[in-house]
Amino acid sequence: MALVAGIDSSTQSCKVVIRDAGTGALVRQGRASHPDGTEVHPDAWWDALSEAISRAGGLGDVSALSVGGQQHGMVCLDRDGNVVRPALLWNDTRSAQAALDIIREAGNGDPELGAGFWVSATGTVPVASLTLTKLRWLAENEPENAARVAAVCLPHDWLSWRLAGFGPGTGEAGLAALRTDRSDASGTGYYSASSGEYLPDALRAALGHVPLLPAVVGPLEIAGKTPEGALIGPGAGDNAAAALGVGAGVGDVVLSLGTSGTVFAVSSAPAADASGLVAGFADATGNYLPLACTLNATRVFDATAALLGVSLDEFSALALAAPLGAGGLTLVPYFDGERTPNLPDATGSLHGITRTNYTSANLARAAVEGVVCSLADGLAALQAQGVEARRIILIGGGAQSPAVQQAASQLLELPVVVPAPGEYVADGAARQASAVLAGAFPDWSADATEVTAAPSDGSVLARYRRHAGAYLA
Ligand SMILES: Nc1ncnc2c1ncn2[C@@H]1O[C@H](COP(=O)(O)OP(=O)(O)O)[C@@H](O)[C@H]1O
Ligand SMILES: O=C(CO)[C@@H](O)[C@H](O)COP(=O)(O)O
Repeated sequence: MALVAGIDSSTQSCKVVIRDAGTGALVRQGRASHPDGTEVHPDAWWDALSEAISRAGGLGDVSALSVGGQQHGMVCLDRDGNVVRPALLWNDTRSAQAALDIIREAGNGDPELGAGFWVSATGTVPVASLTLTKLRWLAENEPENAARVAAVCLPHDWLSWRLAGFGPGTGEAGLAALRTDRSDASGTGYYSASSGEYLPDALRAALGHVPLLPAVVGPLEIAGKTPEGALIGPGAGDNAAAALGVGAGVGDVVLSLGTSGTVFAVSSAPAADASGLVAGFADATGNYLPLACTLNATRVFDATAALLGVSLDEFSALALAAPLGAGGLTLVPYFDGERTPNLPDATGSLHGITRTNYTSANLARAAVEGVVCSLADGLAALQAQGVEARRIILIGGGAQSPAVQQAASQLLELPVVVPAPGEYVADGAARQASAVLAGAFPDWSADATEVTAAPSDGSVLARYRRHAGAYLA
């Protein structure tokens, strides 16, 4: 029995699953936490990966592995392979002004023309999350660090590279061994999802020079080998890996609730949304992955549960005890600023408070509804791009909450399916590892339950849109 490993290095933690390469049966697994913050030294990911691997019983008997990772994080290496500074993560908003400047400059001062330029050049209008804007921030604010950058890669690229035995001190030959895949490259802002080429001019304008970039390997290509001889797959951005993990097909829209809220679908055509709501990413199979991403999902639940002094299970039970519409409370969940819509400096707000509706249950319910409604807008933006939505596949840590499951079914007004509890990003990476071993994607099945539909009421989403819309006005 050949074994494969799938790794998910996400914002909050690192998860490792070890599966039978043929049947997909779960053999063992492990996880370890990441530090908090929007700026993290990659060594912390390596430490967490090492701990998660050891908790999963090691990789000694594994024939192939792949890494899925949080997208966009800026990992800068000097010419010896040392990390130049802690990585700025996807949810770090300090490069918001750089994003605006990059758009305006491309349009000769006109932001609409600039957005059009970027959508046709890369598939995505730059926002603070993208690696390109972080590089510009670096050049403007830390020019000495910028000058030392010999190579730029993403979290999953860097971890695959370390697993292949490269790292500090491996020099320029080491840098030349960096690899990435199309899905993660498409989130950088300096790669065209449709042509499959990097944009050196964009990099030169942002960073001041063109650093070495990881070679982009195909969906079934080998990106390297561990010193013990296990094959390393191309890896993927975490959302593309999740699409693989749940086996998303035509008509499926995946809704993932982790630190980020994402809504995405596999599509045979690239997206081109000049409004910036939908990012035109690539997937991990050679297709595309139109995606909308918010900065505020399960941490809104964490913060509200902490405020109420309850566990996450109690928080969910409280939210279920309140009526649909939370007695008139509306929570706009922009606690950490927001990316979709692009409001990096926004803060959250609570509306409609009366003496009677101001209860713990309504507050918990309003938090759940606010997060789901913010993603309903992402779903609508995907549909406006021609994505067919027949059902929602709900995943991520937040999918475990029965209140979230119910609210998704009520507010999105589509059938909602919840796969059996699992790590679907890591599973997608394991599936990719199996594909690299066998030369084709395996046909692994996963159990899923459809959420029982509860009465819905369009006025809840309409009320949310009034309050959230006021931010844009
Ligand atoms: N029962 C639950 N109810 C609500 N949220 C939950 C529950 N269990 C886990 N979570 C949420 O899952 C989140 C972590 O999800 P995960 O998908 O691993 O995040 P990330 O991929 O961003 O690291 C935590 O913030 C936590 O709030
Ligand atoms: O920025 C995006 C997608 O564009 C995020 O989805 C990150 O990829 C982080 O994901 P999680 O760690 O929250 O799952």
